[in-house]
Amino acid sequence: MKVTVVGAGNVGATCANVLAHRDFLQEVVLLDIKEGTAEGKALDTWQQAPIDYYSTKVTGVTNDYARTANSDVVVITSGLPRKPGMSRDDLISTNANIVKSVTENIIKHSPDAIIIVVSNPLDVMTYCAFLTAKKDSNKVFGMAGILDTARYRAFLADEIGCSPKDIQAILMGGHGDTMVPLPRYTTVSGIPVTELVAADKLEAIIQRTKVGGGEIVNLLGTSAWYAPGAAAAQMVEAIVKNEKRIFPVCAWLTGEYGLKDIYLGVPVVLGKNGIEKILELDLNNEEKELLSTSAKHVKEVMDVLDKMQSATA
Ligand SMILES: NC(=O)C1=CN([C@@H]2O[C@H](COP(=O)(O)OP(=O)(O)OC[C@H]3O[C@@H](n4cnc5c(N)ncnc54)[C@H](O)[C@@H]3O)[C@@H](O)[C@H]2O)C=CC1
Ligand SMILES: O=C([O-])CC(=O)C(=O)O
Repeated sequence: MKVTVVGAGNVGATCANVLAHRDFLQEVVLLDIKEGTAEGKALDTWQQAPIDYYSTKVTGVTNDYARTANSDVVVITSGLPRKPGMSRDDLISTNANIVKSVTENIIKHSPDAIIIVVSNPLDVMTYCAFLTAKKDSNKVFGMAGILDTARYRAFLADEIGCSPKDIQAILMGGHGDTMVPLPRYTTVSGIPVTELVAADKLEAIIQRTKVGGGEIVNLLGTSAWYAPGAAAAQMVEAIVKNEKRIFPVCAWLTGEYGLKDIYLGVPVVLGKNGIEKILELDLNNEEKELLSTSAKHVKEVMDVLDKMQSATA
């Protein structure tokens, strides 16, 4: 299986580095538009191999899509990250142009690839790639839910004083401040989280999770990359190894949860065909309301993209 990561910035280079460490691929192609960046980071990752014991080779290229030909999975991380004071949605015009042109190039050389979008605003950039790629929606989806759920699980582990490994959770909705963590579907080694964390503390953790990306942007002046890069790599692994893992993924909905023609985070089964199934949870009224608010927000930004694209058509 061949995997390409487009964008050798913080998230893309981390994703390629994590993939190399997992050691289940022969080669990963890392592509960037900036001369030398992908080559340099690929070389650095290869020089780490004798220390960390892996054989996966990361090859860096500058805008040479011929080298990505026949990729099975492509991760798109190219695009601007936000700075303090910005929302993810503020990135739409710059990143839509980048995601569109990258997707066109990818499809030209790897028509059958499964595409995982990471660039922000995530739900809308995934929609942009879908419109451009003209592929089945089970093969075009976005990474956000694994990251957002990981933040939620990490905060809970701190509060409980336990290993983050033992927190299982699911989170739905758009990758923005309207995302929907689901305490009713959160357990700690099988124990309902509500038995271990007081209601006010749980609510504070949910609120912190929703703005978890912004917390890091304010600390660093740019957005996160270690957890995002690893989350994208985890999706690649589930696909390449046909693991049938259940993850929250930004998926195209065609009536699930009463929503249609929208990209939104929902639990799915990930395997060799990409999204093999969307799981429909039996949400209560409050959860449905939160999901519908999140969907409304995503739809508004999707409409902005539609208008941008019809203006340039
Ligand atoms: N979905 C999620 O959960 C997350 C999404 N992100 C998003 O991922 C994107 C990347 O973030 P970072 O890696 O931190 O940014 P970065 O600035 O470190 O890297 C972006 C890279 O994209 C490259 N690039 C720009 N235009 C390109 C093109 N046309 N073709 C190929 N490469 C191109 C740049 O040269 C740069 O190296 C941002 O949009 C950010 O908001 C970041 C974290 C989490
Ligand atoms: O916050 C950002 O801009 C980057 C991102 O999506 C995240 O880290 O969740």
